[in-house]
Amino acid sequence: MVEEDQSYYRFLKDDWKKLAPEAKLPLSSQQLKAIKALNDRISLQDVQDIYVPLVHLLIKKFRSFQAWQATKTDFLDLPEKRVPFVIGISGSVAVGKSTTARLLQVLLTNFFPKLHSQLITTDGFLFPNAELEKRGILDRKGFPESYDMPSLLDFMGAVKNGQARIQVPLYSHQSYDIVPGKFETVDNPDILIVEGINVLQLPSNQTIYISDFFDWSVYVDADPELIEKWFLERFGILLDTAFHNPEDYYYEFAQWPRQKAFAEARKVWESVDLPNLDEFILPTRSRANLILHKVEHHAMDAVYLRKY
Ligand SMILES: Nc1ncnc2c1ncn2[C@@H]1O[C@H](COP(=O)(O)OP(=O)(O)O)[C@@H](O)[C@H]1O
Ligand SMILES: CC(C)(COP(=O)(O)O)[C@@H](O)C(=O)NCCC(=O)O
Repeated sequence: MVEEDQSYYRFLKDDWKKLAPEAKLPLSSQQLKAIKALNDRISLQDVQDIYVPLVHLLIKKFRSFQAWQATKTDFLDLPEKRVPFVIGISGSVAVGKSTTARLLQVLLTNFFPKLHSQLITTDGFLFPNAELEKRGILDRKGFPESYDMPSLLDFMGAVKNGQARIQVPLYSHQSYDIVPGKFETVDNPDILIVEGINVLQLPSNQTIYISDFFDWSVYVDADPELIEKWFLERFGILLDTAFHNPEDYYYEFAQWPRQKAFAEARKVWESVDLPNLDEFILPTRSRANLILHKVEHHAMDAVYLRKY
């Protein structure tokens, strides 16, 4: 049974999955391959049950957005103009935002190959470590003041105005910093997914939200104790990747006894990422159009859809 409160309908997985029956929308072997290449621990059942209906709902929203753009230019007697449809994805550090964003992009590309979809993360708009250090906020990475918000807002405006070949700085989890001289290029996509912990926040000293540029938003939600577990699992993967590479930020930690390294990571979670979740990220959840709720092993158990 679908429950509701003042703002959201709540669909348990069994109700949500009926919205796009498997028989009508089987995943092709090409799609399965693309998903496994992304992360072979993703549950394909969840992809079928949760993400396939979601992608089809998103496309309906996209089509109505396109129709409105056409109606508007027609009424105003202006030349028709293609405006990118922007989807924001928010949630805690390590909750699975980038995995969700990449999965949505793979599915969008596979179901609707004629649509050009792109993905960026707001990590690229973090100040470089040297600048964070200069400002005395290296230990506040991820907090609102650690992002170059005016640049992010300029970027969003340029996207919506159809600017071609916009360059976005690149952040690397491996080097734990902005990669100097490297950029991603956003080139007038039909659909742009913007993923980051801050996408539903009101930037300080600004009069607009980043989300003013969004046509749809998703918040990925889970119990903070589980998120800490996923944070530590990812830390373990980063250590393994860093083990033989002295250039890597995690190289030094990788040489430590495992227990000591994990104790350090736990400290970072408790002193940085968890307070950021409590103070700045979780309060934005109620602004999302859709909330994906995850439980153990990243399994989705419920979807909350905003009523208005
Ligand atoms: N659906 C999923 N199934 C299995 N593992 C996942 C899933 N989503 C995320 N993960 C894992 O959880 C960790 C955090 O995910 P990530 O997408 O990097 O989070 P975020 O972008 O929110 O920081 C990573 O190790 C990732 O591989
Ligand atoms: C770069 C980030 C702010 C972004 O988080 P993401 O959503 O990409 O996991 C985060 O990974 C981070 O580095 N936080 C600072 C504390 C730490 O976890 O090291």
